[in-house]
Amino acid sequence: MLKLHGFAVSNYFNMVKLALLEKGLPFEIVTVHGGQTPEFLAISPRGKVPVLQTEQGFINETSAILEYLEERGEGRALLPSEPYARARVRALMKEIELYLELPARSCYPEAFFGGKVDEFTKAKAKAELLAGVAALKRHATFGPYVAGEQFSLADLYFLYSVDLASIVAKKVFDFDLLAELPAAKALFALLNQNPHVQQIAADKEAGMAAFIASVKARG
Ligand SMILES: N[C@@H](CCC(=O)N[C@@H](CS)C(=O)NCC(=O)O)C(=O)O
Repeated sequence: MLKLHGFAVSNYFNMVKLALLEKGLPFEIVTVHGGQTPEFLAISPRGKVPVLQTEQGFINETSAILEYLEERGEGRALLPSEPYARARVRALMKEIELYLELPARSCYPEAFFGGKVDEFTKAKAKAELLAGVAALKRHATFGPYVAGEQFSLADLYFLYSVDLASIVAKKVFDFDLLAELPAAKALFALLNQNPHVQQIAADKEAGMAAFIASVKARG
């Protein structure tokens, strides 16, 4: 059976978990917070989660795992069948990750962990978030899903990246990232009605204390 290594607070882990749940594939969870031990680096070269354990071996990097699950062809498809439409979903995934998730992540210490981020990093992150959300507004359809009528891999990136980017914008910069994107707010409301999304949110809540303890232990 497939085993998903990671932890319930990780947004990338939750993208893969939601894909597995939406596809209806059986899987087990192996809770691990990532890290630089030789044992973990042997299955995840940069020490990050998620990692998917398959019959053949381990796969790291969320987008590679999601593509692998699509190519297995089991369960509900989360990419359109037509090549141009598939490419558009992939572009949206990448845009959300590069231009929203990663700039927001540079401010996570201040937004979530009581730390301080230097002014240069913050100014860069703010400019990137504004450009990233403008790109999302130009490219996404929100009809009602990110890429159109069908729930797709782009919605996984949206759900578990843009939520955190919005919190960073509010807490660190005091602005509403989605102020000019009411359709994105409507999509969050829609996605949050999904029982799998609700289950993942409950699991995240339950795993929060252990995660905070692991962050403090690492210093
Ligand atoms: N590029 C990676 C990023 C994954 C990532 O940033 N994972 C975080 C958790 S959300 C992690 O493993 N952090 C633990 C660490 O860096 O030690 C992917 O797409 O899977």
